[in-house]
Amino acid sequence: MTTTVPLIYSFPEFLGVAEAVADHVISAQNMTLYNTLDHAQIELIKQDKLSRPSLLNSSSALSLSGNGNGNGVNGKVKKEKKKKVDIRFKIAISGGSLIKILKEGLLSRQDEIEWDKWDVYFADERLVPFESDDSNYGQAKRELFDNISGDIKPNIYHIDEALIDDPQECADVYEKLLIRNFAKKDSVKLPMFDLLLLGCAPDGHIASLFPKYGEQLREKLAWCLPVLNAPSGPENRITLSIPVICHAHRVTFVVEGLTKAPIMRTIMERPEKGLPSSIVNEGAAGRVTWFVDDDALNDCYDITKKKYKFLSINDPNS
Ligand SMILES: O=C(O)[C@H](O)[C@@H](O)[C@H](O)[C@H](O)COP(=O)(O)O
Repeated sequence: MTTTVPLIYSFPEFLGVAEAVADHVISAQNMTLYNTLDHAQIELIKQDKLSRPSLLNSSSALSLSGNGNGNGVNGKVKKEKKKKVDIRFKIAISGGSLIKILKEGLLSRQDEIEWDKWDVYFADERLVPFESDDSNYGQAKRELFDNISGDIKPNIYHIDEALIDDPQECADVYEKLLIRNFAKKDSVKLPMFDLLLLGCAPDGHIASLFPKYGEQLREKLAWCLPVLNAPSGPENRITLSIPVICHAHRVTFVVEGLTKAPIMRTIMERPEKGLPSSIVNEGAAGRVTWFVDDDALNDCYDITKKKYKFLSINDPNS
């Protein structure tokens, strides 16, 4: 494995991470829907006074860089045809502390979020009833989605709760849902999320891909995998596969806390160990961003950290 250096934004504390992640999410939303971050232009596009600049390919096949500035790839911008295209913001989230970060960061900026254009998927799910504290969907619903103000809600695509006792069937059904939504009439090899948000556990698992489950990490075809006997947390799970994760326009890791310091050092300084996130750093090179607090970077010496530059609003800290 060669050494690919991902973009790492560091923050002194949790709140800084939450504000920056929210800005990153809103920027990804605006780039996906409007192909610009310019608020004045976005307003004009919404009022039909300006065409949305679109890339030459369809929205599901765009290959934007993580921090595009709205001018399209290689300047190839053309005017969109008169007919309105229903562009959706396709985001996948995982569980854990990420949900709290999103709650903290997004709920205070709802006037900039077009929930009705969001399709929300789950990067992984623990196979427990939705009412359990361990359910990723359940937690996201209670903490985030139930707290959206107003009646406009995102489309949320969660697992079929009736299948939690059958991980294979549950994964197959979720994969079919992805195929239906992403492939439609076309045959696509992989779904392409506009943004995939992942955490990383102290044991190195991302989504529900665990470091010692080599066969799953080498999976090439399946979009969604069942996970049995997971070494931490609920035993049975489903997860998106590495090829699906690496195919997203933007893959963003959000990690905080001192307990993550040792694993962060291995990820950043020992990529040859082949941890799941190192595979993603390599496989999605150029599209991977890390938002990490200083505690989690405590043991890393050989990395370049950047200060996050707010794209959608003015920096709240300046
Ligand atoms: O269901 C899961 O286990 C999660 O989706 C998982 O991949 C999570 O992102 C990490 O465990 C980090 O969780 P924390 O941020 O809470 O440590």
